[in-house]
Amino acid sequence: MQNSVKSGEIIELQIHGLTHSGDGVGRHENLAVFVPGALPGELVKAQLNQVKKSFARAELLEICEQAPQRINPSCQFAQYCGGCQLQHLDYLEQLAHKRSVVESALRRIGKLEDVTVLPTLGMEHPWHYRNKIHLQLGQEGNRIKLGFFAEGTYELAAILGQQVCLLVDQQINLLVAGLEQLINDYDLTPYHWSDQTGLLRHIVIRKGFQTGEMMVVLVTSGEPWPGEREWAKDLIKRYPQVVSVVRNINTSAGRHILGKEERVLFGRDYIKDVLNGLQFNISASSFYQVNPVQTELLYHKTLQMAGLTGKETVIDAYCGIGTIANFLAGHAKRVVGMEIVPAAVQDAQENAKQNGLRNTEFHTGPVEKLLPQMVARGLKPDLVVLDPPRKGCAREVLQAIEEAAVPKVVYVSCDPATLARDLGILAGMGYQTLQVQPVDMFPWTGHVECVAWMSRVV
Ligand SMILES: C[S@@+](CC[C@H](N)C(=O)[O-])C[C@H]1O[C@@H](n2cnc3c(N)ncnc32)[C@H](O)[C@@H]1O
Repeated sequence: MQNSVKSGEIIELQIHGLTHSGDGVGRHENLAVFVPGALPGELVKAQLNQVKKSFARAELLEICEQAPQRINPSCQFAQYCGGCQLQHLDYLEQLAHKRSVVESALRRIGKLEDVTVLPTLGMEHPWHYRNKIHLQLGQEGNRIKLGFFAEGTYELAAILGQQVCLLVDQQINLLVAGLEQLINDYDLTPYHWSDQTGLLRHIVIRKGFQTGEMMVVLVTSGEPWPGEREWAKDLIKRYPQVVSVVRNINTSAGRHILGKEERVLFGRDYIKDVLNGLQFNISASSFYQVNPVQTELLYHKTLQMAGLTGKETVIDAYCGIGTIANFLAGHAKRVVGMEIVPAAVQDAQENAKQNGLRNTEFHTGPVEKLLPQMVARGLKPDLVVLDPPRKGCAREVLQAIEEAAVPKVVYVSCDPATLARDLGILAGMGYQTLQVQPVDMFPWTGHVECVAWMSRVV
């Protein structure tokens, strides 16, 4: 059906739903209309800014009738910076919303009707939980500023320094202000995305929550920087909690953050942290969960669902620096980790050593190659733990699980849609999903982490 709705039109809309990314949804004529910032139960005035065949997007102009679950965002940048999609929604309502996002993905995408999805595990203090910040650079007059770009642009929507990010650890926030000063003191040039000139592309700061150790990664273009080591030395002199300054060189024109070349400018090439009583080294290019409080909870749930007796052979697929492998190794006979980033595998090996574990081994490569190879050579795991990136597991990984008739699978996921897809595929291979536990790793954002437990029934 042709619709008469035009971009630019102002409409009144009853909001009846909330998408996984936090946009309110209403119906206008034959279109689903997505309105960022609107909540279910609200009557709003909105201006259509994109009209497609079956849906439209609109900008919220006015809330005519307000939902009782609406709260005032605590952050002045909430509307612009794109980092928090749910700061206008009461925290307990967010937890309920995330549970329903998971339930709906399981039903719609996985075609799984009767799976128990437990209430989302929330945080007691859901602020300043992040151990990592990824900063972009902009200019105000002659002064370089650090902050976050508005989504899809190269313009700073949130400027940090005077203001702090409410999701990030407070010491990281303090360091951001100090870094801005040091960058200006040394007249470093920001990278200009339009003509690809200039030096500094991004800055990543990481902190070990238990140790307080900090790492600063300067992602730069390939431009020469003769004073790089003096700059790093000065940074560590001003901020002794920074134990590692790394320069990563990214010469690509694309938006991805890290390049391939990396060198330590000062200190170590890793920081240390402690999770669930175990010690971990974390290198600049290794993955590490961003919310340590909720990560401990997530790993406890993983262990609980794993139900280990000490006799099992366990695969930790997509193992990163071996956090799950190290945690499960004390409860299993043997744990085999697989990971594609070589630095993370080195961290994982070192981490097992420093935790006194002798029953772990780690392999570098894509799980979709390594797991089928090991199964073809006769490996018979009792449990496979999957913790893939957002895109989920390659088909070959799930086929290898079926091939080896693995009795139990625990799936950790940061994307309910790909989790639902993969659980649906595993259901077709004879795996019943027994329980899904959402964990609120990313309060005030639309994201949710889950851990699910499957058992082979055929
Ligand atoms: C969500 S992280 C999980 C890491 C770890 N389990 C943890 O909790 O910290 C996913 C990991 O998979 C790795 N990875 C991505 N694609 C991969 C692939 N095809 N094969 C192996 N590892 C991969 C990433 O480098 C990252 O370390």
